[in-house]
Amino acid sequence: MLAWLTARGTKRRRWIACGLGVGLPVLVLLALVLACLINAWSVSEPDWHYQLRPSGSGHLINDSLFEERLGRFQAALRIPTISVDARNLNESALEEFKNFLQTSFPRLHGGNEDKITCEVVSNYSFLYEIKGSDESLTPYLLAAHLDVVPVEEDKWNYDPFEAMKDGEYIYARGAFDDKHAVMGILEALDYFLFTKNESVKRTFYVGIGHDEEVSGRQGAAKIAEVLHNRGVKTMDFVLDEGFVVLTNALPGVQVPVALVGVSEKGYAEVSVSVDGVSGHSSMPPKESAIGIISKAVSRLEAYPQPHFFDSSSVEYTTLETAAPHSSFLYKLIYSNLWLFKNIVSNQFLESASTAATVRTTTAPTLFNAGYKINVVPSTATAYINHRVHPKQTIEDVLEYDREVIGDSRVNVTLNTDTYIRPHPISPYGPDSPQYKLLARSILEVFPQSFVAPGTMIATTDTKYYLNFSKNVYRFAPTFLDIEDMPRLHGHDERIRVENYREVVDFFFRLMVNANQVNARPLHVHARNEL
Ligand SMILES: CCCCCCCC/C=C\CCCCCCCC(=O)N[C@@H](Cc1ccc(O)cc1)C(=O)O
Ligand SMILES: [Zn+2]
Ligand SMILES: [Zn+2]
Repeated sequence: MLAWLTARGTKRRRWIACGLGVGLPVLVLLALVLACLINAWSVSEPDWHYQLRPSGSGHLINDSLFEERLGRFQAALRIPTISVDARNLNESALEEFKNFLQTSFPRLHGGNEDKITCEVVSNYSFLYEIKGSDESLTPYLLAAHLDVVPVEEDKWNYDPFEAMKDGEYIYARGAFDDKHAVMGILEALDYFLFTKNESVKRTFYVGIGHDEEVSGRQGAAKIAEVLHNRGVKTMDFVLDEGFVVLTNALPGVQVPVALVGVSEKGYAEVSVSVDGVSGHSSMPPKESAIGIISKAVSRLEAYPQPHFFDSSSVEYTTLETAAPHSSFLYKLIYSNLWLFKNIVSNQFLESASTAATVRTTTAPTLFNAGYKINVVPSTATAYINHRVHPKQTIEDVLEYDREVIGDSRVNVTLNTDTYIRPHPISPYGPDSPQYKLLARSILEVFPQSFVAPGTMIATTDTKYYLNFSKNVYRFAPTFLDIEDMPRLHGHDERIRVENYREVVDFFFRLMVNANQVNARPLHVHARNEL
């Protein structure tokens, strides 16, 4: 009897133990699933974002003015201001563009010195100063560039300098990068100062460089110098080209995201070279210089630089911000990144554009070796263009390259004339009036979108303006579907005609809003007002 009871007791304990062993993890799992589902169900746009949304919308620019503006934009696109390299700019086109701006916007270029002055910098760049009445307000800077990259004309379906309008789009080199901003800013400025006759409280500057596509050293760099020499030390914020309003860029997000570049990746040109033995091609060495460098490059591609995605990354916030605008599956993922961050990070690595936001990229872009078919060359050099993630230093990147190549015969050398360190991260939270001003202006023109921060993956002229402000943003008010990415610096570059109207509206609204900051509080409304 006793034995039976003991056996029963043991059995029960075993059952309990087994129940606990299986049941507890199941319970924990259920609680986890429930917590994730609750997070997904309850995710909503944060109040401060919501408050920035306008209560009404509507274009300010009337149609007859818009047709004129469109005509001027097309005229700007027809001038081939191509930069090939720093010593090879199209100077006659730059001269023509200068005259074009001066005759298209006469009120901005003389006779109204009480409101606006314009200085031509390095022959072809422009610096406008719009003087405000309240010297206690810190000025801001809007930047853009008027040069464009070269074209492979035979690959285009349209003449890249005809600015053909097919009803929906205008096709031209520079339509997207970056003449829409040059013309959009100046149209908005002319309208703001002379049509609307706004009284300017806050001084602001417009800097238009002419060589951004080949370094910006004569344009933006000199504009920065002129500003510095005039005694301008601080800007409230700086806005230049960069990210845009993107569609289909984030997995699971159907709504356009207006991505604001709050930081910028660094830039490094690295040569990977070997100095070996030359010889007759009939008796080749086991390993030629070309073979050694090919292997090095192939290893650099096979073992990419580390990737970074955690709660301290800007991209983490990008996705948290996207959560309320995502499909349910992605709401679940983006509102529970603490659990799903590795899955997300791996998904980001699958596509070139999102991978570029989470790691230092490695692009072999030039390869020099050999000079005759029957001579084994003693040297070979490959050039690698790195875009450096803000979580790494340039030194980290070089060390990683050397380790991956793992061959002491290969020299890995940084071009010390051209490198740029990753930019600091500008504020992008609810406590940043400058970010909110930008977000508000974006939402006024693109109410169907949401605004999120991102790390700019290419370099911009902002590198020359970093000392003026801790609030440096990289954003252009253009729409880009991720499928259209190859048109950028590629063939058949285009902009939607209606988008150009939004471009002008955006810069106008930004000027109006920036004039009001600190002069009167931004209009905020409760959720139920909408
Ligand atoms: C989660 C986010 C997904 C991100 C998807 C990415 C979308 C990208 C969208 C828009 C990008 C628009 C970029 C326009 C600006 C390009 C600026 C540029 O090309 N800069 C040159 C400057 C340069 C550098 C070195 C030179 O020798 C010459 C010029 C660049 O190559 O960086
Ligand atoms: Zn550009
Ligand atoms: Zn460009």
